[in-house]
Amino acid sequence: MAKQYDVLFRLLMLGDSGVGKTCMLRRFTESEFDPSHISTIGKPSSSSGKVSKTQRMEGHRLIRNNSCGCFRRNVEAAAFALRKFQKKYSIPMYDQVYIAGVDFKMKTLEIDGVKVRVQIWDTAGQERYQTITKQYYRRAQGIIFVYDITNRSSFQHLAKWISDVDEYAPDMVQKILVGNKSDEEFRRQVSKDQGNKLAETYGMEFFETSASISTNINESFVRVTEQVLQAHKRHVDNLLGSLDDYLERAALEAEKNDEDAADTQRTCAC
Ligand SMILES: Nc1nc2c(ncn2[C@@H]2O[C@H](COP(=O)(O)OP(=O)(O)OP(=O)(O)O)[C@@H](O)[C@H]2O)c(=O)[nH]1
Repeated sequence: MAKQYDVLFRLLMLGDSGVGKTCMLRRFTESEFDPSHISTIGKPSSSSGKVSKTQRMEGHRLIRNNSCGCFRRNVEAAAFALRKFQKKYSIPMYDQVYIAGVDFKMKTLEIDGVKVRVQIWDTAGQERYQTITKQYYRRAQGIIFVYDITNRSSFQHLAKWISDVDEYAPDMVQKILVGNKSDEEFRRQVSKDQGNKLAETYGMEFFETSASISTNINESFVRVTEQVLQAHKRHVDNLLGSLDDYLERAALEAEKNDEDAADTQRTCAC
């Protein structure tokens, strides 16, 4: 059977709660925008969604199901486990993010004749999930920082998001800046010029997007993927032959580091 893609990259979406990360991802991967669906479930802070307490507890158990009962450090494995849980209870993606702190979606793009599979990780912007989501930074090859143009504080908080990434993510990670909700011009609190200047300060490309009316969504995801491809091309001689191996080795290395860290930090008796 023909290979369905040549390389796999991991992208990560970061930004305050409510800036529109989940909506951007759904728009990009499913061409959908469903505000009613999201508001039905409610923002995570209220936990007033469709997930019952028992179901939520089961979600937590899945994250904690290491044989010794220690908190599972491997966010990726936890998210895979949660997918099964989501199916069982027909839980919408948004609540799954609420339970796990992260979720992902996949899409395949063709860039310069290379079939690139992108695994895009959508993180919960709430502070209480940041211990979980930070663990994922170092596995990302590309990061999309998102703020909401109608919410000045989401723009001001970018400095913190960016400095966290500088601390935890690999040096080669590619970054772009996105100001979402550009359809809400009348509620704008951050000018396009301010967005541009901040992006320039941190050496990033900048897009204003709207998940609602689908402005620049494709463009921003494709652009960061192009940058990742470009960055990795420079370091790998034979792209199609060895890039997969290179990324696989990097993933294995990261996994090993995770296990080492888990061993040293374990406090239980197992
Ligand atoms: N007008 C407008 N509203 C949007 C847009 N994108 C998202 N929203 C709305 O913003 C709210 C939050 O969107 P989410 O996608 O849940 O935000 P998030 O960044 O994933 O939030 P967390 O998961 O809490 O981190 C929802 O009510 C969306 O309907 C957009 O482009 N335009």
